[in-house]
Parts: sequence; C-alpha cells; structure tokens
Amino acid sequence: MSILITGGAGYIGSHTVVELQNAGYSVVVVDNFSNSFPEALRRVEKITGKRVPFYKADIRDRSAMEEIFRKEKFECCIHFAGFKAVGQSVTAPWEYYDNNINGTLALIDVMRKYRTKNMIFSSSATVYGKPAFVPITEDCPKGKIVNPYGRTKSMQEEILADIQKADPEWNVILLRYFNPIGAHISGLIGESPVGIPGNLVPYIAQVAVRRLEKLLIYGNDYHTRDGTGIRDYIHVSDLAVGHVKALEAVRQNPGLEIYNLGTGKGYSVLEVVRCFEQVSGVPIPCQVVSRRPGDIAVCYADAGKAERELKWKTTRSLADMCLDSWRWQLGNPNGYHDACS
Ligand SMILES: NC(=O)c1ccc[n+]([C@@H]2O[C@H](COP(=O)([O-])OP(=O)(O)OC[C@H]3O[C@@H](n4cnc5c(N)ncnc54)[C@H](O)[C@@H]3O)[C@@H](O)[C@H]2O)c1
Ligand SMILES: O=c1ccn([C@@H]2O[C@H](COP(=O)(O)OP(=O)(O)O[C@H]3O[C@H](CO)[C@@H](O)[C@H](O)[C@H]3O)[C@@H](O)[C@H]2O)c(=O)[nH]1
Repeated sequence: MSILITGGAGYIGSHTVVELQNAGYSVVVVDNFSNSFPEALRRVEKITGKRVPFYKADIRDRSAMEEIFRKEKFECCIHFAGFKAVGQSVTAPWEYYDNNINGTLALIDVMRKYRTKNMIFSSSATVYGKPAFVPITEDCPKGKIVNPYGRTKSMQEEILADIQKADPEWNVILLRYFNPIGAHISGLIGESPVGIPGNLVPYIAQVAVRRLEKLLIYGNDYHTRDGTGIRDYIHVSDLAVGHVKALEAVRQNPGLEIYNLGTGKGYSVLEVVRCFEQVSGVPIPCQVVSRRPGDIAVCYADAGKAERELKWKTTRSLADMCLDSWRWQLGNPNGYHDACS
C-alpha cells in the first residue's frame, strides 16, 4: 500500500515526500505541474536515494485519477494540490474555486469509490481570520476571511468534516499550517515562486541576491513590539515531519482531527530581516510603506495539541530557516527554472 501525495512536486509536498521516504513509506505523487516542475522530484530522488513514482494528472480529471487508482493501492492521501496565492485569488476567484473546491470534490469521489478513506489535508492558519486570541488554539473560532483563497481552505475543511460525519469510515486530519519558510538542508529543493514573490522570506532572499532592489515593509504602525506584523514561521522540513506524524495518527482511526502546525513563537518582519542579514552577511535595504490590505497584526500558534497527541514539535530555529532559504536561493537563483530551460 502506498501514500498518494497530490501536489507532491510543490514546495511543501516535495519536502514531505523526502521525510516520508526517509521514514520508510512508499509514495506515489500526482501533480499537474501547474505550479511546479518534475525536476523537484528528481532532486528528491537525489536526497533520498529512492525512486519517486509520479503521474502527471489533474485531480479534477476523474478518468485519469480512476486509472491511477486502478493501478495503485492507496492507504491514505495527503492532499496538497491546489492554488495558494492570496493576491491572485482576488483577481482570479473562479480559477481558485474551481481548482481548490472542484479538485477536492473530485478527489474525494474517486477515493470513496476505491475505498481509500484516509485523508490528511493542507489547511491554513488563514481560516482563523483576525484571530480572536493568540496563541491560537484549534478551538479558536474561525474568523472572517478576507480573500477567496482563504475561503476555499475553510470550505474544503467543512466539506471534509461533513464527509467524515456522514461516513465514519473516513479518517480526516486537517493540518493548519502557519508560515512555512526555509528549504531542505541540502539546498537541492526549496520554494520556486513564479514572478515576484508575494511572501516575505522569498522576497528577502531575492533582495539578498540583488534580483530585487529593496524589501517593502507593509506597515510599522501595528500594535506589536516594533510596529511590524508578527507571524509564526515554521521550517518546511519540520512541517514535513508533521505530516509523517499525522500519517501515523490517521492509521489509528481518529475520525476527524484538527492540528495547528506552527512553532508557537512569533517573529516580526524586522526580526526576520535582521536574522536573514546575520546569517547571510548581506544587508537588506528596506522601505516602510502602508499596510497590505487584508493583513493582520499578529498570528502565532499554540502548537500544544500536536505536541501532545502527535508527539511532534519543531526543532529548527529562525536562523536555521533563514540560512536554509539563503542556501537554496544562492544555489538556485531562478528556482527550478534554470534546470528546466
Ligand atoms: N505555502 C504556504 O504558505 C501554505 C500555507 C498554508 C497552506 N498551504 C497549502 O498547502 C498546500 C501546498 O502548498 P505549497 O506551498 O506546497 O504550494 P505549491 O504551489 O508549491 O504546491 C501545490 C502543488 O499542487 C499542484 N497542483 C495544483 N493544482 C493541481 C491540480 N488540479 N491537480 C494536480 N496538481 C495540482 C501544483 O502544480 C503544485 O505542485 C496548498 O494546498 C496550500 O494551499 C500553503
Ligand atoms: O513583501 C513583503 C511581504 C510580506 N510582508 C509582511 O510579512 C509578514 C508575512 O507575510 P507573508 O509572508 O505574505 O505571509 P502571510 O500574509 O502571513 O500569509 C502566508 O501564511 C498564511 C498562513 O499563516 C497562508 O495561509 C498564506 O497562504 C501565506 O501566504 C506580514 O506581516 C506581511 O505584511 C512585508 O512586509 N513585505
């Protein structure tokens, strides 16, 4: 029996494949490469020394998915596939609802037909909206979500919870990620954004290699220790290990469970910039501009439930995250694009 990894060539998926293979699991990746490259999987193979079987397919394509399910035997699906850019979701909402919602519905339909009823789903801290309190526990009420991407995540959670309620043979773990950054320590795999990065650390990394002139800091008038936004940055390899632990838990028939995957610590934009400067030795020019619409002041996890129940906690520091992002950026200034041109 293998583990189906949808979106396994992407940023978080590829790091998770590494940790799953290192833990002895056999995986099969399905990805349409709409936001990734097969090169990522070749590099995973270099890291683990194991072959990564994959199918190029769109999870909305039922006949392609059925063909895969007829050939393979899956015990569980870890479902990463989907679109994730907040800004793009505002300008292309139809594409986001179609890919994220229809994709998940089609996947669930094929899974139930072939009696694979264990699912680990990539959700996000974005479902808490402006959180009612910090550190955020899983009981924190969902908040008002201000963009279509976030709404698709919240809807997918609800769809999966309803499916599990209606058919208790399903086991569903919803993982709410905080802010994944960093890259595998080898420098072989990492985040490969298309165009100008929308997220903080990939943007800083491109300023550091002088592809971008300066970092725009979105507001220094928040009620935080230095006025800039605070987030819970988590190393992508720690996050990936969280999936291995969730997989162990899903095999114990938990029904429906939700876990925050974060470090429990919040860092401000200025603290991240200073840390990146320290580990890289490169000054990062910055300019403070007005707040970005939709941003919140503070967001960090109470990661206690995952620690107690999944026996998982993060091991890497902010300096590790910045150093690993820097190593990946230096070795792959254009992400995977160079390897594919
Ligand atoms: N990166 C983050 O900050 C973050 C935070 C919270 C949640 N998430 C969620 O985690 C998941 C993975 O995120 P990521 O950062 O690795 O993104 P990513 O874009 O790097 O990976 C997603 C992968 O899914 C593939 N894909 C997209 N639509 C598909 C479809 N219809 N059929 C098959 N493959 C498809 C893409 O080609 C890509 O390889 C996403 O669901 C995302 O919403 C990400
Ligand atoms: O060029 C930039 C980019 C970001 N920021 C600030 O940096 C912080 C982090 O921003 P970003 O890296 O864009 O992350 P978030 O806005 O927190 O959102 C990320 O983290 C969420 C989970 O917490 C996911 O749901 C989202 O998909 C993902 O983009 C915020 O205070 C931003 O205002 C800047 O000042 N300048």
